[in-house]
Amino acid sequence: MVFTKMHGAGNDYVYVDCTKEELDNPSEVAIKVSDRHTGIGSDGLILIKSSDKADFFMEMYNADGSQGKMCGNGIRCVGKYVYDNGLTDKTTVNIDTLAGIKILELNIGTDGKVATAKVNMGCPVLEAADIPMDISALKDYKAVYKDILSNAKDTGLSKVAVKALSEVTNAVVAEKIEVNGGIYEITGVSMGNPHGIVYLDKDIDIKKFAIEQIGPHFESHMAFPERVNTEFIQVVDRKNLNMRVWERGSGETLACGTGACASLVATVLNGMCDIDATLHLLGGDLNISWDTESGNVYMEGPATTVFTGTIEI
Ligand SMILES: N[C@@H](CCC[C@H](N)C(=O)O)C(=O)O
Repeated sequence: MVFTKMHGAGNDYVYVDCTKEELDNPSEVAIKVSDRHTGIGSDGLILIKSSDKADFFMEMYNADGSQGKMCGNGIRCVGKYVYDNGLTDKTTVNIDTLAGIKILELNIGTDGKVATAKVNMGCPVLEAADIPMDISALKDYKAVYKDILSNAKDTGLSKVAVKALSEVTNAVVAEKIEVNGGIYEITGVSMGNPHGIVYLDKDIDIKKFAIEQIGPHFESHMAFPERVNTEFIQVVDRKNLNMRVWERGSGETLACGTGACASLVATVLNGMCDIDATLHLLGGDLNISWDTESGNVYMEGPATTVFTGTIEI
């Protein structure tokens, strides 16, 4: 199998061009290539396919072989792959995923290759209790919605945001759950895949946070029958958030694009940051902004090719 290893802010996947040939057993291949001792070493596998509905289709698998519906860091790398390898000459590319079509704006570097990409990640869905709430439904309550966000921006009134959202949707923004004997406030946001956002104290050293001990307990918690990606967020100020992430199916990764978007949304709704902020992850920075008119979340960040090769599968 011919492959290219790429990463977006340190979130690394093995990419395979399947526009001409199918790959059998992608789940098994994902497990094999992801192994950091006996394989290529990655957080999973991403297949680039042709599409009838968009320019390309992205299919992603976690390191344990499970399938994810969306991958924010992965989709930027797919944009880089298709442009750098001449599969398209467009710098605005539509890529279909199991979570719908995403539009990418590719930024070309001085070497003529894609350096960064900005992606319209679509509208978040708030998953509170058992009531999934599509943010776009709030368009019907546009005045309230605008008010919530301007209040959150100007005064950081999280209670106002929570109360107003509760009134229009019966949803709760943050919920208390017990995880491995501790009580955590978790905000559920879906960006096509499920995320639970938890806040850490300002004064801890986030790099020393023992994510490998608590992460698996969130991932397999009974509140999340399909498992969950968990983001641990430290609010630095209204424009800067530190983040560590435990991904379902891959464990700790150096970055998670959908997770960064979900975290920005959760932190705005909890009244603790502006609608545009930089997420600082172990593998680099992602700039996230939430367009309050359309409800769409935008993510901008790097895409890097590491090496290409062949492997027997
Ligand atoms: N790293 C990704 C998300 C990958 C999928 C996730 N683990 C899931 O199963 O939902 C990103 O950058 O968004």
